[in-house]
Amino acid sequence: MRVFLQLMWYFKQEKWRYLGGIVMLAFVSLGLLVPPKVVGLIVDHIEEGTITEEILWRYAAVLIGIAIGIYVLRYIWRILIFGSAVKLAMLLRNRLYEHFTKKSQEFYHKRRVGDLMAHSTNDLQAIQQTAGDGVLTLVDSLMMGGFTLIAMATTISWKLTLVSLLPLPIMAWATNKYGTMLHKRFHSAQEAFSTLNDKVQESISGTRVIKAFGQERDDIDSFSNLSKDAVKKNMAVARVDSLFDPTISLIIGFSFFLAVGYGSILVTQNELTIGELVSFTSYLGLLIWPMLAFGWLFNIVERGRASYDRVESLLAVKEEIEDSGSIENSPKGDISFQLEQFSYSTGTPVLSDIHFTLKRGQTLGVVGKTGSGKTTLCKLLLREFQLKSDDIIIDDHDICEYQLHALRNSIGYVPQDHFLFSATIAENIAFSKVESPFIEIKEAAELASIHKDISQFKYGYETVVGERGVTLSGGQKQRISIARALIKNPEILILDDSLSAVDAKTEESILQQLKRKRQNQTTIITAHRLSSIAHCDLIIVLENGTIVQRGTHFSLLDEDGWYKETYEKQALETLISQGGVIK
Ligand SMILES: Nc1ncnc2c1ncn2[C@@H]1O[C@H](COP(=O)(O)OP(=O)(O)OP(=O)(O)O)[C@@H](O)[C@H]1O
Repeated sequence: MRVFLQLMWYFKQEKWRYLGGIVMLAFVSLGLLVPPKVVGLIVDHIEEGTITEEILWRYAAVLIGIAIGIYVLRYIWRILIFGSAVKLAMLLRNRLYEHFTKKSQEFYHKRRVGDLMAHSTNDLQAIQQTAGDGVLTLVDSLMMGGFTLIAMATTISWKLTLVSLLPLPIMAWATNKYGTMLHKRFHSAQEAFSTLNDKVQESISGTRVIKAFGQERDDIDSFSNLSKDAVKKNMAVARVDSLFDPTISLIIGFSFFLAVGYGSILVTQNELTIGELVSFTSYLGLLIWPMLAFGWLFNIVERGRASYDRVESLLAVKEEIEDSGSIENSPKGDISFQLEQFSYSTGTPVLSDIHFTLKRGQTLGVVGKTGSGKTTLCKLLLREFQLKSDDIIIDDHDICEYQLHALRNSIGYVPQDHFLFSATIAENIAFSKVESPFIEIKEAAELASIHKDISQFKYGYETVVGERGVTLSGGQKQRISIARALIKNPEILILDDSLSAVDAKTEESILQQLKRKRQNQTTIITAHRLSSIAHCDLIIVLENGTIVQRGTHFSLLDEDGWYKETYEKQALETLISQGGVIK
């Protein structure tokens, strides 16, 4: 029952709705006590030969009145209690979603998407059930059960009541035991559902790779294994679940046996009328629901507790990035990197001894072997990871002094693994400036050299991009991502290997336009192809996370090292691809 305490904050928040619902439930429970009593009275009238048409109509009117009253009250409590439960699920869903949007990349590297989705669906459903059906079964089983017992003991016979309840402790023991078993099993069933969810999500996202490698059979087999595992764990839940009803029915049957047996003795001893015995057994019938509800209650709350614990532990994950900066104004582009060392959570240093300054309006080129730390350097500027103070200074202020929103507002980032939303091309480009007029969208597309391609599509800028942009070529997606960053006209533009999928001519055209347009703004370009960064004011060459060479294109060509070697190699490759002959 701990989950009710855990949810107390919400019950307090919605106290009037819950109290209203509980009061209605109480009236329904009281109303339900009337028919058995009326039936008993009618039986006694029949037995005594005093029944008249008028008496019959009077009782019928009472029963009809009670039925209508119960109908209305049931309708209202359902809206009050179940409505509040739906609201709780919505509240937690929004809270989770907000939590997800604030989480850093590190969080998403550690968590599986399917698991997060399971939290937002299955777990919330179980919590909603606790706040709805759980409250109903708790209140109803206590009130309905309590009122019925009081009616049995006070209006009929306390002795018969006590005897009939003898089997109840067995029920309490059994439901408690089943509840504990259920909690563990349900936890593991939810985990299995998360894993299954994750598998579906990953397989659908990676369907092209699966097909390209002919791995459909293996994929189906691995899904089927996970599915079997989920079924196995849910069956384990169902096995305990299925014990509740038969156990309770058995105990109720035993109670009936005792009631009828001992009740008959009392009738023969004239301590009870036949009508009272009929009323008593009807009351016992009314106890079936509270007892079953009590069993279900364990079931519901154990599921709710397991799910609430899972959601709570997720919500308790602290922000890795402190957003405690006070500067609200977005910075301009004077950047000074004074980074001694940076490592991911794995602990191995990924960047060391990175020192350089960049004046507003300058362009920085970052090159180096794959895995040398280029993307990490860009991500640090976006504060995707926690930094030490004075690691990066922008406009004379430590990067951490800026509010995250203000900092990121200054930056236009085109990541290596570009992502397009399932929306039109225009909406994708105007993502960060939703209200942009068409002329600005077109201008950004022209700057990114994608306008011509878009114009050739049947629906132009209104072409809907499939999920993850599957209907576009890699180069087109890349250029739409560039246009999306450019429409912001950001103070700092970061192109992280963002020209890799365009041909040399398009690359040249984009770079020329950027040079012309961004004379007073800072640009950082990371690349494998040196032609992308040859025009930069400063080029740094990274190797194993440290700067091994720095200078301009021409100064670097004058010294022996990775830059000169790579440049010559790439020049040769270009020559060969253009049909040149090596002698
Ligand atoms: N989230 C992460 N957690 C742990 N290690 C990471 C993470 N991201 C990158 N790394 C490691 O950091 C190092 C630098 O990676 P990074 O992506 O910055 O290199 P890069 O120069 O951009 O590579 P590429 O040219 O292939 O894009 C690599 O060894 C990589 O394995």
